[in-house]
Amino acid sequence: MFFQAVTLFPEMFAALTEHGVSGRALRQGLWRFDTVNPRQFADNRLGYIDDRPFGGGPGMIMMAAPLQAAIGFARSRCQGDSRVVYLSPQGAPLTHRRVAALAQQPNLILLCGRYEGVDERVLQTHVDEEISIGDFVVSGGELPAMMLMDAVLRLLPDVLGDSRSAEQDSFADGLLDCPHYTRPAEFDGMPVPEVLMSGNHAKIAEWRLEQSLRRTLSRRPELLDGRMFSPQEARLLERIRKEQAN
Ligand SMILES: NC(=O)c1ccc(NCc2ccccc2)nc1
Repeated sequence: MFFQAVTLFPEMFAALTEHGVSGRALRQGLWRFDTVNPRQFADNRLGYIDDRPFGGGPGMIMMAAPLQAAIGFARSRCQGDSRVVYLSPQGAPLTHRRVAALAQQPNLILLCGRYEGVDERVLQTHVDEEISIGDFVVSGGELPAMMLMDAVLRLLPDVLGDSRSAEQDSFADGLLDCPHYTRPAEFDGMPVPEVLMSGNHAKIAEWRLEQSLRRTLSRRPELLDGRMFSPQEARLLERIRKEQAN
C-alpha cells in the first residue's frame, strides 16, 4: 500500500509514520508514505494556494490549479491504479466495509482540504471519492486522513502481527466489542466476571459474543438492521430480548 497525502502540513503525518503500530509497519516496509505540498505548485512567487470565494462569504477556498498539479504529481509516482480520496464533511460516511475496500487498493492519494474547502472543479475532475469520518468539522483534512490511514493499515496483512488480529476489532463482525479485563483479578472491590477465569474457551467465546450483542442492541441497535445472524447469535439474541421484555 502506497499512501500519499496532498497537504499543506506534511509534518502532521509524523503522528502515524513515527509512532505505534503504523510507524513500525512503515519501517518494516509493509507500507509506503509520501506527501505532496500544493504550495510547491503555486504558479506565483508568493505561493498563493487559496483565494476568496466567488459569491462572497467567510474564509478562503483552496484554488484548483495547485491542487490539480499536486494530484497529478502524486498519481505520476504510483505504479498501477491510484484512487484519490477527498476527506470532507460532505463525504460518504466511512464504515468498516469501506475501510476494507480501500485496503485492497495499491495506491491511495488523500486530498486534505484546509480553510473552507476546495474549488469544486477539482472534486469533479480529479477526486474519485469523497469520504467523511463523522458529522463534524475539524480545521483540516489531515486528522481525518490519518484516521482513515490507520484504519486501513490495521487491516493489511502482518501490520498488527499475530498478537492482535483485525477481525477481532469492533465492527469487523458488525458488532460492538465486548468488555475487556486484565490484572488484578479484583480492582477497587470489583471482580472480573467468573467465566473469564474459567479457562473454558467455548464458554468464554460465548460470553464475549453475548456481551457484544447486548452492547450493540443497547447502544447501536441500527447496526443489527439487515445483519445476518449465526444460529448461536440468534439464540443469544433471543435470550437477551426475552430478558429485556420481562
Ligand atoms: N468529517 C470529516 O471527515 C472532515 C473532513 C475534513 C474536515 N476539515 C477540512 C475541510 C473542511 C471543510 C470542507 C472540506 C474540508 N473536517 C471534517
